[in-house]
Amino acid sequence: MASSRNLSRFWEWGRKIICVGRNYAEHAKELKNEVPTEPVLFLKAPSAYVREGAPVLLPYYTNNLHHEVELGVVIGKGGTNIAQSNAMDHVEGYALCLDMSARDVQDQCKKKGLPWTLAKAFDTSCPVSDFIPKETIQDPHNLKIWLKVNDNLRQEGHTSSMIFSVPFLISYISRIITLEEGDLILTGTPKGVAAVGENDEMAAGIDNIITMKFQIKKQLQ
Ligand SMILES: O=C([O-])CC(=O)C(=O)O
Ligand SMILES: [Mg+2]
Repeated sequence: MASSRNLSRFWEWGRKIICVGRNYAEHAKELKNEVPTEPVLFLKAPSAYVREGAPVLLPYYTNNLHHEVELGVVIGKGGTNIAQSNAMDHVEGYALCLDMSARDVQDQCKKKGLPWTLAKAFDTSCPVSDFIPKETIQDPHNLKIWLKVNDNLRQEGHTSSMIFSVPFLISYISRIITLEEGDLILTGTPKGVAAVGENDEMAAGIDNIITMKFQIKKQLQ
């Protein structure tokens, strides 16, 4: 399915990061947003990727950086107008991802009707785990995802609670934005998002499949 380039290091491809927002009703409600009837989409820049061993940076312009743990879907075969019925053929694998969000900045953007770029797309706003081959996960809608900060459980959700399924999202997105090999789709966060500060340690995992850890550091100016 994949080309000669190795998708197991998908973050090195520099491809699109397409994020789905409000895909868990309980999270939409905790931020006082309506539960959507159509997916909410936004993008992160490919420079947002960060891998274990490097810190997640606290942007200088926020006082409320939130964690959002999410299941990521790595696209293996690109396409436009992909039918839901064969959408899973376009999946190469998965990754555990964080959608780091400057919540105070996002709140301001919402009030002013401005895009979320500063809140969501900054450098290190997309920590990712190792690549998880497709065969490892029988059903992407049957996974528990969790996140702890300094060993305290903050988020624990089940992907069965997604409003829009992975095949639906692939099909929906591909009618708007051509999907390419190496693209990553972030499928939204369950409830429990909250703030992190300098030197906090975030640990996250999917069932007994994968775990990862990241430390928060101040951005140097
Ligand atoms: O900022 C938000 O609440 C939207 C979002 O990314 C999510 O639901 O995962
Ligand atoms: Mg999110």
